[in-house]
Amino acid sequence: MAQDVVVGLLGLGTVGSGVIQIINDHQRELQHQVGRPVKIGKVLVRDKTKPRDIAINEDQLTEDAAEILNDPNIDVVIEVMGGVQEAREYILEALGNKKHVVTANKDLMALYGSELLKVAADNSCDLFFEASVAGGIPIIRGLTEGLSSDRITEMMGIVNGTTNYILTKMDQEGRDYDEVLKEAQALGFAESDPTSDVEGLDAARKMAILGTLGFSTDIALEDVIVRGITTVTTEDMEYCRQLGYTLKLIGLAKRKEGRVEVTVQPMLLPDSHPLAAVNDEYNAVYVYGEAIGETMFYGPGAGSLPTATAIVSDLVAVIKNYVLGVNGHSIPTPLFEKQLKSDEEVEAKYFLRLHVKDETGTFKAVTSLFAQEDVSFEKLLQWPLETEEPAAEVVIVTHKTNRAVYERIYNELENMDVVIDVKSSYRVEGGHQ
Ligand SMILES: NC(=O)C1=CN([C@@H]2O[C@H](COP(=O)(O)OP(=O)(O)OC[C@H]3O[C@@H](n4cnc5c(N)ncnc54)[C@H](OP(=O)(O)O)[C@@H]3O)[C@@H](O)[C@H]2O)C=CC1
Ligand SMILES: N[C@@H](CC=O)C(=O)O
Ligand code: NA
Repeated sequence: MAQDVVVGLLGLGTVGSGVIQIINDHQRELQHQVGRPVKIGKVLVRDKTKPRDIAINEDQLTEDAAEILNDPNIDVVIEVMGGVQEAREYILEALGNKKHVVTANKDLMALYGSELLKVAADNSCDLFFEASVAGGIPIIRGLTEGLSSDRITEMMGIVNGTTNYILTKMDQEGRDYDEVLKEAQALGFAESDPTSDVEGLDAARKMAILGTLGFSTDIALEDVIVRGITTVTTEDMEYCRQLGYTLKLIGLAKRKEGRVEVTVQPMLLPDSHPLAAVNDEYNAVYVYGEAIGETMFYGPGAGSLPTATAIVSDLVAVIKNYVLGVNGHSIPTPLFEKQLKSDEEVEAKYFLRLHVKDETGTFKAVTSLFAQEDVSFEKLLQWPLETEEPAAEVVIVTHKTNRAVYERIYNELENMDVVIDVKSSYRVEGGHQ
């Protein structure tokens, strides 16, 4: 690294433009911290002729990644182009050329994080990725530095801004799912293909990263049980409200006696839970540590400047490490062998909404099924439905049971003669163990 630190930027979209803006606007503070000027060298884009909002010299733009990856003057490569295979190749090449790397790419880190971190360490380079989870919120640094002395047992995150925005507007304004999704896209929170937001995959990638770091065990994307928000209705939300719950898309990672579960699904939280008050596009990660107890990290999980803040802070960390001569130790390799919980070990309460025949024996048949499995009800609501055939809506919140038992009950209910339809089912969370 010469006196001036030169950065190569792969991508100049929402996040890349924010990175340039922060490096320019905060130059004085950055220099004060790292003792040297920080400059943008070349910037990779797909199309050099595209009009840009950010002021940049035309000769800094390139459509050829090699001009950055092989430029000996570039010290740090910031990858904010997205995608997986090309981004992986470029990062591997940058590390191979002894360039430190900062990335915002959760898709890539969830799939190839351990490989890339190993290559970084082998090349004595840093690889930081704070922006990949919950944008500007310093959750990765919070886990790997701030809480590094503790043993984390639970992380619950609202880690996708798009779905939190949609659920908030459906809940508070009774608005339609499709209409609000379009609005979230127009506001720039959603991924270019919002399927990964609404189907829970974006949150699953982030939870795989958090699970790996928080529990020091290698959580793969396929270890995360995922369900998105596409089937959530405003009726479900109305019942939740009546029962004192808020419905949120939650990424949950729990560890007990060395065994872990990681899942992303719409869940009911008691209104008093700190995550229940996290609205619109905001993100938050609730972390429970054996020693510290409850903590919560809250803030903007997406957007140009918030995300760029995390990236430039990573850049500062790279330069400080360089000054101290300690690059190449970004994140320790996982300590524990992975042990996933079995269905019998995953315990939770459940919310169920059923349409049942309004006739003698229905209630007995339904309650007998639960009794047979030794599952009792914590809350129960019943209303007549205005249908041709006499029918009723039944809403049940169970006491704790395990996932294997609950799935058996759910499957039985679907096949029962007295049950017209299982309208919805959600896990209920909120206590830290
Ligand atoms: N947007 C957000 O709020 C957040 C984004 N992220 C992550 O940050 C990354 C960037 O996101 P974002 O800025 O929104 O994305 P954009 O789509 O806004 O920008 C992507 C940029 O990369 C360039 N690019 C893409 N593919 C290529 C390629 N194959 N070759 C050359 N240039 C390429 C594009 O060039 P051109 O301009 O010519 O099209 C564009 O400048 C993603 O990994 C995303 O998941 C993480 C947290 C929040
Ligand atoms: N699409 C994502 C953007 C940030 O990761 C979100 O909605 O949170
Ligand atoms: Na972050």
